[in-house]
Amino acid sequence: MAMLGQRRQQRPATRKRLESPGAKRADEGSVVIERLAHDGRGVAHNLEGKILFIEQALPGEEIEVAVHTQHGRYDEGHVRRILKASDERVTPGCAHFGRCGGCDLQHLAIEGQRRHKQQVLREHMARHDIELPELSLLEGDAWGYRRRARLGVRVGSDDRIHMGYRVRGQDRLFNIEQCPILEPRLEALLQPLRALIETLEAPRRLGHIELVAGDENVMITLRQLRRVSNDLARWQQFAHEYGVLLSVVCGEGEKPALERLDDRPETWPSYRALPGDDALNIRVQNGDFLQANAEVNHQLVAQVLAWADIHDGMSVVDLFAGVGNFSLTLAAAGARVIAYEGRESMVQRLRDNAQAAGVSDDIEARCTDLASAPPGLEDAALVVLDPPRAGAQGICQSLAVSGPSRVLYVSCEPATLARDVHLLVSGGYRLVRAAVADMFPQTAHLESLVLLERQPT
Ligand SMILES: C[S@@+](CC[C@H](N)C(=O)[O-])C[C@H]1O[C@@H](n2cnc3c(N)ncnc32)[C@H](O)[C@@H]1O
Repeated sequence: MAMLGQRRQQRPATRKRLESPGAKRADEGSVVIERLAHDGRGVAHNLEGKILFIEQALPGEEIEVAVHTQHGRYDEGHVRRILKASDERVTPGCAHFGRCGGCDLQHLAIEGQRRHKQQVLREHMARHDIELPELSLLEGDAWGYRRRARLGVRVGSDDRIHMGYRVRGQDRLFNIEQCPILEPRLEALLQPLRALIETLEAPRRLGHIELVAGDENVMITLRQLRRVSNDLARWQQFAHEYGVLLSVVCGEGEKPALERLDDRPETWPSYRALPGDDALNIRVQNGDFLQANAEVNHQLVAQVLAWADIHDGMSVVDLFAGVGNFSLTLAAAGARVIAYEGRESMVQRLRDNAQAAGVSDDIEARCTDLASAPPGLEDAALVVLDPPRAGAQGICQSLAVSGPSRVLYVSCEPATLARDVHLLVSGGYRLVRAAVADMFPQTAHLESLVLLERQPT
């Protein structure tokens, strides 16, 4: 039987002879997992009927649980021993799984992960009495997909270098040796980066490292608290040796200076919005938003384009437009696009990307805070929106009162999506298409998109 995840404070789950009707019990000292919670943990009840959230436990499994945190209404625990394993249990693909704070679902076969994500979207919608049409699934490789990462760097009191991810909800850094969800070009840099940092004169001056993989180029950005010339020279040599673009953000305060350190300062990472379409090449710079998974983003853009059903001259508003991921493709298909984005630097990049793609006459990019709706949305034929996790409540309230005939909503947080769709449905829209995009395999995160049409009154 497998022993999983070492945890502090191991204690068996509290057991009393008070059996609740909901409690499923295999035998003394064990529980049966009933379902997966939205965050990917297994859900069971102890004999008192108290709910247990158990890391790395799968539906149908019989396990011995070790409770590590107790709360008033629920306890949290992990698997001490698997007594009966699910058919869908697989060996995690990473030695750090369960400890680094990144992935939640490596122990579940990829098909099960994707079924779970579809179920999560259905459940969020059901809470608002919204029934989903048949769900399509956008999916790519289960591993080696992640094209951006931020690695923290710390020097321990023993002078050992720690390089890795921040443990979820904590200030602690988990030291990583591997990360198989990273794009192979990025994962291959982990060991050389660590070796380089170990030779630096002042590694304590290094805050974090950002890695971005464009279609042709990889870029490393250093967050350096103070300039250390000898160390920057070592980084330059590293960039040359590994053929990567290199920039450094130096200093503290609100606007630290950005400097390019490689010998190709005009080159930035870029990606094709649709595979094989070299004209729609989207450039990103330091700090720009970039969809994390190139292959799934291709499908996402293609799906947005298919649902948008563009005809020549059709007016589209793209809200939370970033550097033009959707705007460029929609304009290239014949739409006249007004793109809104809150970060001035990204608005400028969107304009530059539109210029390079030959669609600048068809895209008007505006820098606006979208805490509330910009004017004129009702005049568009279609509004596309892709907000951050908090969703777009204010905008959906306005759309519900006077919106265009169609709204296409891309979301990275199903709870706020369901809340906002409820507003739209209450205002007279009908949900006609829905899809889940598995943008982050091995994690519980899901991206989804829905198309709504205004019902005739
Ligand atoms: C999920 S990203 C989507 C970007 C783009 N659609 C894409 O696919 O690459 C959300 C975008 O919304 C922008 N954003 C976040 N809050 C905003 C606000 N209050 N007003 C305007 N833009 C905002 C972010 O800068 C980011 O570019």
